[in-house]
Amino acid sequence: MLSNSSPAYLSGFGGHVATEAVPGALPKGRNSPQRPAYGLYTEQLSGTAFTAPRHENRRSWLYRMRPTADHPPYRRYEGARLLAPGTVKDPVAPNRLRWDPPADLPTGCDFVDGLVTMMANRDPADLTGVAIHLYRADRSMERRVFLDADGELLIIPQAGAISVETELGRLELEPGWIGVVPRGVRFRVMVDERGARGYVAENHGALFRLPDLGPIGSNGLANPRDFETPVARFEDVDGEVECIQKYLGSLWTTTLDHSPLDVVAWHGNLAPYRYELARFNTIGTVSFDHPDPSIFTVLTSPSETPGRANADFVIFPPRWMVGENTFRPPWFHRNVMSEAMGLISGEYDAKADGFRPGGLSLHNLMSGHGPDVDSWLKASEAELRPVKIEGTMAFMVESCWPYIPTRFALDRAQPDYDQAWADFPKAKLP
Ligand SMILES: O=C(O)Cc1cc(O)ccc1O
Ligand SMILES: [Fe+2]
Repeated sequence: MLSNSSPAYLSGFGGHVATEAVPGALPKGRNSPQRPAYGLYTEQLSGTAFTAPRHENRRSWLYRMRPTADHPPYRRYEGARLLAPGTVKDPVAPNRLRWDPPADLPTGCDFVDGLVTMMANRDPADLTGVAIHLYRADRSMERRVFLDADGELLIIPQAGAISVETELGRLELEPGWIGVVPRGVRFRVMVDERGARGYVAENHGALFRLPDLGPIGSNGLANPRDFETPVARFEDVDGEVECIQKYLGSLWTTTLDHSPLDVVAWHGNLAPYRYELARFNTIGTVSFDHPDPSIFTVLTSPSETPGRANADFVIFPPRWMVGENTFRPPWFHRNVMSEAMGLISGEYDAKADGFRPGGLSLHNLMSGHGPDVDSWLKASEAELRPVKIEGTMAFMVESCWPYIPTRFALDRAQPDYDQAWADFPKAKLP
């Protein structure tokens, strides 16, 4: 039985939070008292190096029923065969790739065994890069938890509601929401009888943060108060609980004699959080031209090169298009950054056909892409009244590191994606 059942959240991004599920569990005035209340164990969980600059420093203090350190050795985990199998070793062709929602995602599995890695860049041990996974969860994780030592997990539901029960509290998510679970935090995913599907961006690099706003000013895009952090919530459960860990690109398992979701109180600024994408304050042109999609950045993970993201999480939400004498959809482009895209719902304005909810596309380093022929024709001939793009939500995880697909992904790529750009009429010179 869970100790309290009404979900509750605290508002704000990356703020310092103090929360206790049992009155008196949180020590006052110090982090590590000699004898914590009720015999709880004190644990610091860091998301940045101890010495990170203060404005970037993220850590929390956890007060739990048993220390995390109390666990038997990890052994190789043989399930989740499609999670982190490694990317293809052959040279990667500079081809654009697109996928329908795979019809053969694992069935009858929970969230962990239903994770399928589609592409990744960099070695997680380098503490940089990002991987894109799909999930299909047909059942809840019973007596199992998962943790990812390789990065924080940005969960993007596409179908079905999920409840992400973490050491630090519970995130309720459904399509249109995102949730982030910090590196190393144990959690399980509960689903209802309809199951759930979606995307996961695994960020091996610097923690996601809100982008700078520059001349936009002090408000706009994703506003900090719309991010929600769960309050402390714990369970007091004895008995076997399997703990599966992703660590340096492989999967490991151990069996605990208790539930590790036993954090009774915590404080700090490293915690899971959720955000409803409809809250995004979308900004765009009110004159002419199509702005760079960085205007739609929800969260960014910087690399060590200023302005060049390890991972930008960007959305394409419903919005008004009003640009005058403007080709309104995305232009043709070749990008030094690499673009993985997914579609939560509706249609994407650069692709009239073939990019379906639950699908994925990849436009890597320098690959020429942009509107397909039909979208180009439509937008070139459209009467330029104000038009609202409605009922859609696409996203992009843009990275400075080119993505390498997995074997599973390469074997399922649409065979004819290049046809999207095959039949453009030649320009006629005078
Ligand atoms: O390729 C894409 O569809 C993503 C994208 C959208 C946009 O509005 C501008 C550039 C860009 O890469
Ligand atoms: Fe693009």
